[in-house]
Amino acid sequence: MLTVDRVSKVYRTGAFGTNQLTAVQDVSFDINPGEVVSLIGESGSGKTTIGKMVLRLASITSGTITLDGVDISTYRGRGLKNYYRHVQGVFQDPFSSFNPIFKADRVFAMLKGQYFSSMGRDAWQHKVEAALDAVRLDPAAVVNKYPHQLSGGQLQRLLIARALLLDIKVLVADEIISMLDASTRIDVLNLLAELKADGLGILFVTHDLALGNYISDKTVILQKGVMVETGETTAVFTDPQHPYTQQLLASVPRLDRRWQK
Ligand SMILES: Nc1ncnc2c1ncn2[C@@H]1O[C@H](COP(=O)(O)OP(=O)(O)OP(=O)(O)O)[C@@H](O)[C@H]1O
Repeated sequence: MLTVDRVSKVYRTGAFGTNQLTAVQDVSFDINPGEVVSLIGESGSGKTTIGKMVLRLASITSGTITLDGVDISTYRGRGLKNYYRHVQGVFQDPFSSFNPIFKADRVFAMLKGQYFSSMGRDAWQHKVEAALDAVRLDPAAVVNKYPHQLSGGQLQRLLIARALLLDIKVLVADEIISMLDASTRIDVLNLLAELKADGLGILFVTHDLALGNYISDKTVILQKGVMVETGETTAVFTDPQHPYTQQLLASVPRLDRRWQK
C-alpha cells in the first residue's frame, strides 16, 4: 500500500541556506493494510522528517514514496487533496493542533467545508457521531468545548476521529502517546489496535522501545537518519543484530529490577 523506497532528506541550514544536513538517508519500508510499522530512534534520528515526507509536509530530496503504486510527489491541487483523504497525521502535542480561541470541534466543521460540503446536516452529524464513537468519545463531553476544557487524551482522540471522517488508509502517529498519562496511554494504544484490526496501516513514530514493541508488526530502527535494522518486531526485539539496536534495548530500564546505586 504505502512504500517508502530509498528515501533521503537533506535540509538546507544556516542563515543563507548554504549548509546541508542529511536528516534521512536511503530509508525503505512498506506499510500494508492492517499493519503497524514503528520508526524507532533517538531524538534527531529523522523519525519526524520521514512522517512529514509521507504527509507531504516536507519535500523528498531523493527516492520515492508511493501510495498504491502512485508517486505521492506527483500530486498537486485536487490530487493532493484526494491524497489527504487517504493519509492523515496526528502529532505529539495535541494542544498545538488546536487554535485556543475556537471551540475544539471546529476541526470537524473545517473538514466538512473542505471535503463534504454537499452533505446534509443530519447525515454529517451522524457521521461525526460515528467517528466520535469509534474513538470512544462521548459527544456531550467534547462538543462545544474549548481546547483548554479538554484533556490531552480527549484532544488526541478528537484528532484521530477527525482523521477517521476521511477514508484513511494510513495514519502517521508521531509520538502521540508520549504526552499522555499511563491510563490514557493504554486507551489510545487499544484504540490504535482496533483501527489496525479494521485494516488501517499505521506509521508509529516513537523513541519509546516498549511502546514500539507493544503495538507494531514491523520495526525500523534509525540512527542519525540511517536505517540500521528492520524486520518483524518480535525478531528485532528478541534477537537484535545491530550493535545500536542492542545498545538501545540494553538501556531500557526493567520494571522487575531495582535501580542499583
Ligand atoms: N526544517 C528543518 N530544517 C533544518 N533541519 C531540520 C529541520 N527539521 C529537522 N531538522 C534536523 O533534522 C534532523 C532530524 O530531525 P527529526 O525531527 O526528523 O528527528 P526525530 O527523530 O523526529 O527527533 P525527535 O524525536 O526529537 O522529534 C535533526 O538533526 C534536526 O535538527
